[in-house]
Amino acid sequence: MVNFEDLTLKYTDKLAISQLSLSIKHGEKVAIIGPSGAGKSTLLFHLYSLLKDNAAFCSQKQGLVDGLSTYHNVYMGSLARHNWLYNVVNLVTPFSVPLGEVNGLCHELSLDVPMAKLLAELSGGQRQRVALARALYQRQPIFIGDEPFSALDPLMAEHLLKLVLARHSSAIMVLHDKSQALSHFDRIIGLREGKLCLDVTQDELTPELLAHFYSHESFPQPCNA
Ligand SMILES: Nc1ncnc2c1ncn2[C@@H]1O[C@H](COP(=O)(O)OP(=O)(O)OP(=O)(O)O)[C@@H](O)[C@H]1O
Repeated sequence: MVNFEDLTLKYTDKLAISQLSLSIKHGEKVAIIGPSGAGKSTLLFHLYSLLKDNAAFCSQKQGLVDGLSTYHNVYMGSLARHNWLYNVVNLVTPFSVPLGEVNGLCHELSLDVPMAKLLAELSGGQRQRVALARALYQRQPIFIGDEPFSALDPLMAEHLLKLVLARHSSAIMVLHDKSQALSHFDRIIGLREGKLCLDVTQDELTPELLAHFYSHESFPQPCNA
């Protein structure tokens, strides 16, 4: 699905990713973990840039439009499936089919707010579910998410993580919650200071290995750089 070697990414003179090699196959569910500033978002956005024709991206910044309704923000996920005239008319007077689909999707995400409600009036957790609904409404085979459940309570986060994984054949997610990474993903990748320091299957990742990864001691497995 995606394969690169010796990737280095910089912001002006700040090194974010250093000589990183990675291969991800179709069908894999990959969690990316690591301390703040390790380069997770930078790597994830690079992966999205390589996979964007078949991937839905749920970023931390969300890119929602405050002045539009909940319905229109979710509908944005389907803009590429329709011609411009359909999209413009739907902006003014929503068609019943997409309105029903978006309403149903929001209900599945426990986002029971009126479809006409402006984004500016929603809470942080509600906004995060709008961003998730928009990504799901793209109906892509690959889901790429940057801490997509961070504003939700643990039960809701678990429910939505299962839903997202069930609807995409492949997934790559940066996760703040390590227990989610351990229990729901086939493969766990760990970054530290822009380097790949951990790349294990779920079965291989023990609590000891995880604790070691987050400690400041030298890591038993050499970082790839
Ligand atoms: N737009 C930017 N301009 C300059 N430096 C940046 C920019 N974005 C990120 N960085 C730097 O690049 C490094 C990697 O950032 P990145 O956001 O990828 O880390 P992260 O692991 O996702 O962090 P977090 O968990 O806090 O979101 C950090 O040192 C960060 O300060």
